[in-house]
Amino acid sequence: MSTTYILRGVRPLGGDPVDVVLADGVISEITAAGEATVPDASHGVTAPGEATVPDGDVVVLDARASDGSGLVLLPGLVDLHTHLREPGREDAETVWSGTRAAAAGGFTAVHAMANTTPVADTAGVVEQVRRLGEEAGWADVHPVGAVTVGLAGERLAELGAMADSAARVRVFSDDGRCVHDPILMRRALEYVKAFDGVVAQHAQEPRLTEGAQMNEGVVSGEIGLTGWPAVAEEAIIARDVLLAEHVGSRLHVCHLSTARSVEIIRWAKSRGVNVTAEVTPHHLILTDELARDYDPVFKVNPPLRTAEDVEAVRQGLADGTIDIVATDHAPHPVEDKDCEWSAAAFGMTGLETALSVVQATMVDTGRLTWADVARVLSTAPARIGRIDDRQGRPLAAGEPANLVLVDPAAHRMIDGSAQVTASANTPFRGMELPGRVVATFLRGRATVLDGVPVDALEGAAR
Ligand SMILES: NC(=O)N[C@@H](CC(=O)O)C(=O)O
Ligand SMILES: [Zn+2]
Ligand SMILES: [Zn+2]
Repeated sequence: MSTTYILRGVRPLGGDPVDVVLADGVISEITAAGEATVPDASHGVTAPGEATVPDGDVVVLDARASDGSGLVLLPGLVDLHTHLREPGREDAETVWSGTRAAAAGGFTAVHAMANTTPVADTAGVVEQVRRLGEEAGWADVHPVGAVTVGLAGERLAELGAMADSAARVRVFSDDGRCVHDPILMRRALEYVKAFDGVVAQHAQEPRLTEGAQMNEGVVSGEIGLTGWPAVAEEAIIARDVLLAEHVGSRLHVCHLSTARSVEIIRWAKSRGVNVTAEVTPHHLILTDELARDYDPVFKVNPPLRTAEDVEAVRQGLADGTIDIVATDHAPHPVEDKDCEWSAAAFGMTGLETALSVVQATMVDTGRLTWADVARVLSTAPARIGRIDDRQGRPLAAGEPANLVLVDPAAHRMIDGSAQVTASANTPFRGMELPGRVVATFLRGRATVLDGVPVDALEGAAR
């Protein structure tokens, strides 16, 4: 029999306190605070900071935040853009370690990007990744299929076979590379319509970014690194929204990072183009000023931009122009990051800090409510990935218990080596961020309790 959890005095989407009962994989009951009936005498009670491993059939979680108010209950977070690195780069991350980090960050589903070795461009590879996710059990893994064979940008991959496979792929992307040939991009957009898929574009005009190391601007000029102009991103986004309009298909723009990119998406949406866009946590908070010390932990694709761009993406997320926050969690082994800037790999980890960065930049500044956070980090990405029959569901009785409990009053110092991910390239190390994931539930089973993955709690029953 599975453990029943009673969450006492939690605040759904930050609203008024209620009791929520999780049983048999679903939210079985939501009652007024203090009124949930404990169905069995054998239960343990835990207060925040006093994790006890579930030993009875019923566990009561006293869901007080560190300031005494109720913990915020959100639908389990859904990441549309995660690099899990398996197969091929298990030294950086595996499906197991990456989804465990995802659970620690409050995620119950991730979309695993296709730039693995081999590339996820066949039904065989996407089915393998899906199976590894199922075996790990930390979060649902939805493989992204490559748009072109080997990400080479020359021939379309077997999009239909991946869509029809057991992995039911709906998101296709050459992420890491741009689908820059317009005829291939057009064909991909046309092809995915047959199964309601979406092409997620890494918008980077390759000719404008040859040898580029960081954002092109004042800082790149001063420190002498080859610049990466904003227009290299904007030109591809502009082209792609026109193509998506022309063929009447669904386009998703990955990790949008410039003020004018936001303008283009705003314009496209006003025309009724079927386009969605994501911003990463790091582009919501960090700027290219951080490159001055040549620390490659800040080297990322697209590059960190200017303070004006940061303000524009925050505004775009607040007004709904940008649909979602996606982590672009990009783990790299130490040797690929602990080297000189120009030799270092692009990318930073993000699963365990995403919610805190969104709280710091958007909630604590009054620009988004917790209900908005549920939309941009759960409901909307689940909808774009077409997994909204299982994830990003309303907080209501009968719904699958994919949930995260957050303590917004907590503060924590980010320590690179104390992260759950197998890689240490967090740009937030040494920074204090608000908010802490207290517990994550995947179909009613706790994957995280008291902020710790459940297998790390002594004697944990999985
Ligand atoms: N974001 C990055 O800087 N790197 C990503 C690729 C990508 O998302 O473009 C990676 O796979 O490492
Ligand atoms: Zn990318
Ligand atoms: Zn990526």
